[in-house]
Amino acid sequence: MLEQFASEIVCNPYNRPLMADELIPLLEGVDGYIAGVDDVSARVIDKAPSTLKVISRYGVGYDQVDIKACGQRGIVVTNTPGANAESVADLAFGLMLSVARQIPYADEQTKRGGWPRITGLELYGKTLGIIGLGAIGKGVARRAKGFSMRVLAYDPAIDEAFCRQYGVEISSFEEVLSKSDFISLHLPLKDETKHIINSNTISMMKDGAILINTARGGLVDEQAVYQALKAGKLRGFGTDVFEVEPPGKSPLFEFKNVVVTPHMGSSTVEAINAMANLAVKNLIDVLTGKECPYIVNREYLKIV
Ligand SMILES: NC(=O)C1=CN([C@@H]2O[C@H](COP(=O)(O)OP(=O)(O)OC[C@H]3O[C@@H](n4cnc5c(N)ncnc54)[C@H](O)[C@@H]3O)[C@@H](O)[C@H]2O)C=CC1
Ligand SMILES: O=C(O)CCC(=O)C(=O)O
Repeated sequence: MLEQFASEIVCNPYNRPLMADELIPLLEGVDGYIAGVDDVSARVIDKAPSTLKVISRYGVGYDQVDIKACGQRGIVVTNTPGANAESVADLAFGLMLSVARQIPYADEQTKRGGWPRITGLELYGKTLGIIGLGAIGKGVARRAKGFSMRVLAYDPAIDEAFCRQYGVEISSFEEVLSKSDFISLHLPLKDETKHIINSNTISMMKDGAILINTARGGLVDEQAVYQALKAGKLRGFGTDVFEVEPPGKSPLFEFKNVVVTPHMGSSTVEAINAMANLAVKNLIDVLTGKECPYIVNREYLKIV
């Protein structure tokens, strides 16, 4: 679809998210840009060419795009809601099971010739607290019901019909923290949600809770999690995302009850196709003046 539409396609030559100084020259003369988890800060937008009309996020989260600066320049920003939800929900569950049963540690030890006795935890009958019951949070809730878990959820815009249908208990943020054995984060990173998991909110959790983060690294104060793991307050931490990506040699890696993945929640054949198709469609729709339902910066656009 893109090949038929575009006269020229410029590709990311780095095979990883772009930093501002790498992105700026690539945008020269470009009309539309399909953005990964690149650094699309105000500095990039300030230097963006006047030809640039649309930034089409290949993905859901757009915390790394300065949508206000884009709007002020008349650049439309779109995303691909729901396209990777089932894949991320799968990974959140994978991390939950991996931490509860120490699967990566067991795998590593067994392959080295060891035969350790590892005592884990069942998910069966445990309470899962979901913070952010959107597309991914709902996928996690549905899976949890299949594992016979009690599910609590906090979301300021909670979908009551979904909760009724799947037996999810609508809860306050504090209730989710204090009653859950597992807590899984599925909310966007914004100024108000940065470090929503910190030493104070961790202190409100059950002793031995397991924290899972497949949303954004900035939601979690990693130092506070480190201290909580060291003190045994948290039993484990499973994360796909980091405050700084890639994280380098994080102190968190010293714990065998910490399971990490390289921001790969949406890295499945299915999600990649769905995100790519929708990102291309959004880009073409905006450039051809068609209605696009997935614009995320309407409030900042001068002309709506
Ligand atoms: N690891 C990965 O590869 C991926 C990570 N993500 C991250 O996961 C996040 C969630 O994705 P989706 O479920 O698809 O988005 P969504 O937009 O469908 O759901 C987000 C939910 O969070 C709720 N929310 C907003 N502020 C909140 C707060 N302060 N407390 C609790 N809930 C709050 C919203 O009302 C909404 O229901 C994205 O923002 C993105 O950062 C998304 C896809 C892939
Ligand atoms: O955009 C990506 O490549 C990763 C997916 C993601 O984090 C998102 O959809 O928010």
